[in-house]
Amino acid sequence: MATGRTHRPATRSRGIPEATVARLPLYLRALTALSERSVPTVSSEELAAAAGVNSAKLRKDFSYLGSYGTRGVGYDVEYLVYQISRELGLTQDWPVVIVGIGNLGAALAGYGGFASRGFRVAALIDADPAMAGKPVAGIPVQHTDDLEKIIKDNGVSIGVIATPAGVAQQVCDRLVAAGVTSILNFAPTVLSVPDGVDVRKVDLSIELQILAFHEQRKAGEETAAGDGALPAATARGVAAGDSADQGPDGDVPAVMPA
Ligand SMILES: NC(=O)c1ccc[n+]([C@@H]2O[C@H](COP(=O)([O-])OP(=O)(O)OC[C@H]3O[C@@H](n4cnc5c(N)ncnc54)[C@H](O)[C@@H]3O)[C@@H](O)[C@H]2O)c1
Repeated sequence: MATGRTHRPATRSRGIPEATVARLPLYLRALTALSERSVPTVSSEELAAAAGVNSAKLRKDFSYLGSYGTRGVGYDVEYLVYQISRELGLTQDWPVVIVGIGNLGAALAGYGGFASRGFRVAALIDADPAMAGKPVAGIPVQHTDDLEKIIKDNGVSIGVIATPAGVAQQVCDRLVAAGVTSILNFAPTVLSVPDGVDVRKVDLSIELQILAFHEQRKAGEETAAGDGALPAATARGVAAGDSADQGPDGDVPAVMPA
């Protein structure tokens, strides 16, 4: 599964590679679960398994944060949560707008996981005048006519696009012109943005297509095994060794470059 950011070099200015940045949220999710269970320390192997990442890669990633753990003790869970949150910019509150409040936009608006990770849904915006003023997940939908004012008044730098693909570029252009510099795009289209604007694209159908590929491969291996070409267990072992269920690295989130 591909991952990445647009309009940014592969290594960030502070020397943390983009691939490491893409794994930090996975570590944070695993660490947060440990923290909620009041687990004080964790070994690199345990954390790597919980995050679905190779432990050598995890140690390398943490070395970029200046975090090496203590031999025989492991990593301090609370401190790592703080360190990674700080690195990801999550120690501050990020107001986010969602544009396009249909099936997907409404589901995103109601997702509690944003707030708990430092993202506050500041406004919901839709072009349908019939929706204006109607509450979705407790937030009144506002009309696109007011998009620029909403962005400015709320100091929004992150926009989520959940509109039909045909209008996504136009929505993106308006968001960027209004001051948004990071966009999470759910519409199945490639967005053009100026330098300095980051776009991440989420496409669940691509994830399903990748799984379909692996399903097809497994079915082919079983057929071959049935023909006596390769034992089924060996065939499955090859697929598992490739981390086939989680993409090429087995440890990157379900997001695509724009
Ligand atoms: N990335 C994914 O995995 C994924 C999953 C599901 C849907 N999608 C995509 O998300 C988008 C939304 O899907 P949906 O099922 O919620 O559609 P939907 O038709 O239910 O909702 C679209 C909403 O966008 C609004 N809209 C239309 N033009 C607009 C504009 N110019 N400005 C603001 N709002 C506008 C509509 O009024 C409507 O409320 C589609 O592009 C769909 O393909 C992506």
